[in-house]
Amino acid sequence: MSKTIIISNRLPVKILEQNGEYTLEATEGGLATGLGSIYKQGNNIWIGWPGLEMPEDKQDDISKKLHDMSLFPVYLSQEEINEYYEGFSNEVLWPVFHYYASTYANYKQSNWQYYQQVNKKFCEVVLSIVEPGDTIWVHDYQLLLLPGLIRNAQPELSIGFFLHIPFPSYEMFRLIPWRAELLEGMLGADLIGFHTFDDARHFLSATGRILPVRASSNIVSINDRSVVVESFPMGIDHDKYASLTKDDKVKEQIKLLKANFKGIRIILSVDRLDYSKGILQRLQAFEMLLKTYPDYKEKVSLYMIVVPSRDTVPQYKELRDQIDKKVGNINALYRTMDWSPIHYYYRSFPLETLSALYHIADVGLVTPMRDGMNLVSKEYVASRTKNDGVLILSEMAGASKELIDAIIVNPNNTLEVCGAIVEALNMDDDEKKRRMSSMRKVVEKFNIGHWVKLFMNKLTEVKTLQQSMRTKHVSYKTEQHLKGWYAHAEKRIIFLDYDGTLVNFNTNINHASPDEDLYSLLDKLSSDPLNHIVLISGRKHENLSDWFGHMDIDLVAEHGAWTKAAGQKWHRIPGLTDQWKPEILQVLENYVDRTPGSFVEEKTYSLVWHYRKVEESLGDLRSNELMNNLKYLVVDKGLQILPGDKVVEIKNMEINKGRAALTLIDNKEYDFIMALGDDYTDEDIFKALPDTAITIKIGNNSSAAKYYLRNPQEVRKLLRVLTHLPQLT
Ligand SMILES: O=P(O)(O)OC[C@H]1O[C@H](O[C@H]2O[C@H](CO)[C@@H](O)[C@H](O)[C@H]2O)[C@H](O)[C@@H](O)[C@@H]1O
Ligand SMILES: O=c1ccn([C@@H]2O[C@H](COP(=O)(O)OP(=O)(O)O)[C@@H](O)[C@H]2O)c(=O)[nH]1
Ligand SMILES: [Mg+2]
Repeated sequence: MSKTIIISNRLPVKILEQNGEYTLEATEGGLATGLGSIYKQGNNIWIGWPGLEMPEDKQDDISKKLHDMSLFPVYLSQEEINEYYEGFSNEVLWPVFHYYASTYANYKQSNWQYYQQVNKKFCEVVLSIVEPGDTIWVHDYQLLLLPGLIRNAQPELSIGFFLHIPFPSYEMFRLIPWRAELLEGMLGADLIGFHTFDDARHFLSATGRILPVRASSNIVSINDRSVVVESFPMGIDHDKYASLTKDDKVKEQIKLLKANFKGIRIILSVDRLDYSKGILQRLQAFEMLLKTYPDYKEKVSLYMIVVPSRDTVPQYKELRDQIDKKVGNINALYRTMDWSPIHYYYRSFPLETLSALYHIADVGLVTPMRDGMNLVSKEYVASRTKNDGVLILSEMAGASKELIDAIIVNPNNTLEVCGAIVEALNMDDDEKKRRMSSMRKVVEKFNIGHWVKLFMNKLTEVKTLQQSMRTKHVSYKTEQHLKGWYAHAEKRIIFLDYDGTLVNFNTNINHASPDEDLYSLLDKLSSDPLNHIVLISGRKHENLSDWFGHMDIDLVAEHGAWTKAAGQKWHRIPGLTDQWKPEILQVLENYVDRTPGSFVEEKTYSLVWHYRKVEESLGDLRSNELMNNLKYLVVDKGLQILPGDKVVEIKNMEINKGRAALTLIDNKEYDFIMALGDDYTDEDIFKALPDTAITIKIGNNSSAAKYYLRNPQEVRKLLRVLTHLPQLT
């Protein structure tokens, strides 16, 4: 039976050592708590680090215990922990991805060496366990290279990747010296998931700028494989948190807490120790509350849990000291005989205690400076089974995109956070109920099970799409079949698109001229009296004349506005007008003035705005803007707007490559009809031709064509096979 292999830096359990004795305990942190609650439900295994340097002689024993729980450890040496985990993961990737590059990032070459080494180590463990048909699910920033490594070793595997932390804007990500390698590693996956749409958008933008890959909407094509990029906001085990409030142990703790805090309202804050969590800034807002609104003294307490984390990384150690100091100062200044402003705990708590705290706290105060998701905010909501309590949530947490009924704050705005606390403490019950019940519905529906299902279903869908693309790729068998068909046919017509089909794209359209090899291939094709060869392009007729006018082939220019039979003159479609051109040209010139690198190409019956040389996202932005702009202008002019590969073309509605192709067939009895094209406009040919036609799409965008070829080189190879020309070496 095939299985799913989850791989993350940490296992959901960690090893603790006390006096030479080793015990296992649940891991804190969103990834482990979130996924940990459901991995046991299916045929899953989990590979990861058990969180401690283990002496070799103890490893077998612990491994056995872990195997019984379907967990497979990757043991790390002390140097690996220092350099891969603390160094590269937490002193390069974590600060850069959380927008703290200038304050905390330390780009050490040796950290990078270890990061690569440990990712390879994880890969070896995966390869020793994986079987054909298994699904791989790699998690988080510590293992960005792993999807690529697994892909190289086992190209057929289904691999998903999920990033639990934010993916930063290109301007941040580009700072990392090893940025290209990191992206290539991630692109080893078939599906790449992020918590929010913004993370996905940033990833796509960085990929398009850093790597020479093609991306169309949310699909990146790399080595002829389509990788899908999407957002999947992670949920929690809602039912567990909701039902825990009825658990006897939890009830007992609730009673105890209520007795201890009689008459005092509780603001709850729960985080791992991390500068990204905004703990110091939160303390500042709480201090402002006590200073500005002295009436709250002895009426409100901040219950603050900080779970120890990465405390061997210098910045974390420092943060801990700063928190200690700040809490000490506030308490020293405001404490009274029977009231403490802050109840601060630097340790982790059992689930039952957390649940009780979530259930009784009047306010959940979650104000990270940046957070991939933040599951604590969702756990607080799920625990409010009476629809009371108020959540204050930072707009910098991924969760803020879903929990829109929280009081949303900018954590850098101390005054705003302080104001939000006041608003929360004074909110009337109806308002609390309205907000909390609506958030509870969201947390209940988009729970952890839902998240896993969505991700896994999408991964299956991507794999199926890739496979169907592959089965449509012209295989050796298809090639031989076509060769036989071609050989026995008595009357053939072959439609060939030019750019992207016979030659590769060039940033300068005039440089994409035909080469000697192409000329000899076309000569060979057209010298066969049984062949009718048609070069059907969007280019200007003057351009095609210059390049192919002397040849024994038919030419179709400007998507069908002009046609020229071999050896004859050009004809244009009758009844077309170009009266509309000056007005549209003016609009396009305006875009050229505003967009460096773009230019207008003028054809007889169409105008084209080219943006291949424009900076990627500016080009996309302007092309959308232009199309919106033109939409209203073209309605009464009988024009159509065609978005193509880095071009926007405006042309007469009547012009269409499909129509032009049909006119050339003109009821002649061809027994071999073939058409090859790469672009949107070639789809018209594929759709217009009779069912018996052999239609071939170049590239991997979805198409009406029956077959696929990857690039112009493969097109030429096929044409050589058909015409018995020797292959180029
Ligand atoms: O393993 P550690 O170094 O001790 O750190 C704990 C985990 O912290 C991070 O959690 C993230 O995942 C959560 C769930 O998706 C998300 O809500 C949160 O915003 C993230 O910060 C980290 O991503 C994990 O890899 C760590 O294990
Ligand atoms: O004493 C504690 C305090 C918190 N948590 C858990 O740690 C996770 C923190 O996840 P979150 O997504 O909020 O942030 P992360 O730590 O992953 O950055 C939550 O599931 C908490 O329930 C825990 O296990 N023990
Ligand atoms: Mg083309």
